[in-house]
Amino acid sequence: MLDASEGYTTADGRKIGGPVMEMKNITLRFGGVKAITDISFDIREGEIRAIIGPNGAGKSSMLNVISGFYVPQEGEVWFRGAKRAPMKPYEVARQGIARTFQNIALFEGMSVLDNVMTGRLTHMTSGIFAQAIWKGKAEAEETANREIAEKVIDFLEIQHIRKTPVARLPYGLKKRVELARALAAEPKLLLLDEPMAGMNVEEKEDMSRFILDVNDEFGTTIALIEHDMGVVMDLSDRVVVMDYGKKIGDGTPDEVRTNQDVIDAYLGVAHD
Ligand SMILES: Nc1ncnc2c1ncn2[C@@H]1O[C@H](COP(=O)(O)OP(=O)(O)OP(=O)(O)O)[C@@H](O)[C@H]1O
Repeated sequence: MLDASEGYTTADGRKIGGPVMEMKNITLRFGGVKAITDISFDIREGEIRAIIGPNGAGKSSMLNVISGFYVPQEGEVWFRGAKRAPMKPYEVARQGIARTFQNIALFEGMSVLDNVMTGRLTHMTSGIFAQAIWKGKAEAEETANREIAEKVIDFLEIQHIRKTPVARLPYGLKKRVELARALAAEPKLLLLDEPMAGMNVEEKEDMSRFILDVNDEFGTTIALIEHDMGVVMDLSDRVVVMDYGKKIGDGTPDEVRTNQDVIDAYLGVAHD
């Protein structure tokens, strides 16, 4: 079993560092429903970490705990070595966590470039008053933010649609624009909510390549949730498997693929 406690080197030679995010004994309830039961795992610097599981396993709930949207009734969330107090989603974003959504959440009437620019909002320091009295600073900031947005647009190969309203784009490209917006925030941790959901085979291959490239080029730590086990196995360094709110597996893709509890869960075999 791979011991990630001291960091590790991946099969393809990438160095994985210390924990960026640590989930410690997380339990989350909705009234009488326990969506997550006593789950612990970490996400390490530079790694691609997947959380997988069948429908209703608790993956979205877990992603919402990581993103700070849900505060668990029990357990602790540690981010970059400090215990995280309950905070508003924008405060989480300021800490360097960006995410995409399963159901695309873009401004449909706005261009691709303007959507990607919204990813820079948490980096903008000059407020409306400062902009009114000190135009120079606001302009310099706008230029710097624009450069980063353009760089991300080039990287994800969406230059040709940068002026196109998002509403006119096919589904696969919208997903890529969402990824661009999240990346424009220059996150320390990028959360992807079922990034391949609803995609055709070609779109899935493109998205996989971009996720790998983002990790490789920018060293971005990535956590993603997905219920299609096949999709994430080639992408991920380590995988947490959830079923009925519990963690039933955690390890490299090879380790979880051969884990009997995981096989049973995906085949729908009941267990206690
Ligand atoms: N806001 C909520 N209120 C009440 N129950 C909820 C809420 N969100 C999730 N649940 C319940 O928590 C459990 C886990 O749901 P969750 O959506 O986290 O699973 P999932 O693995 O993401 O499923 P899927 O793959 O279908 O999206 C389910 O029993 C679900 O009905």
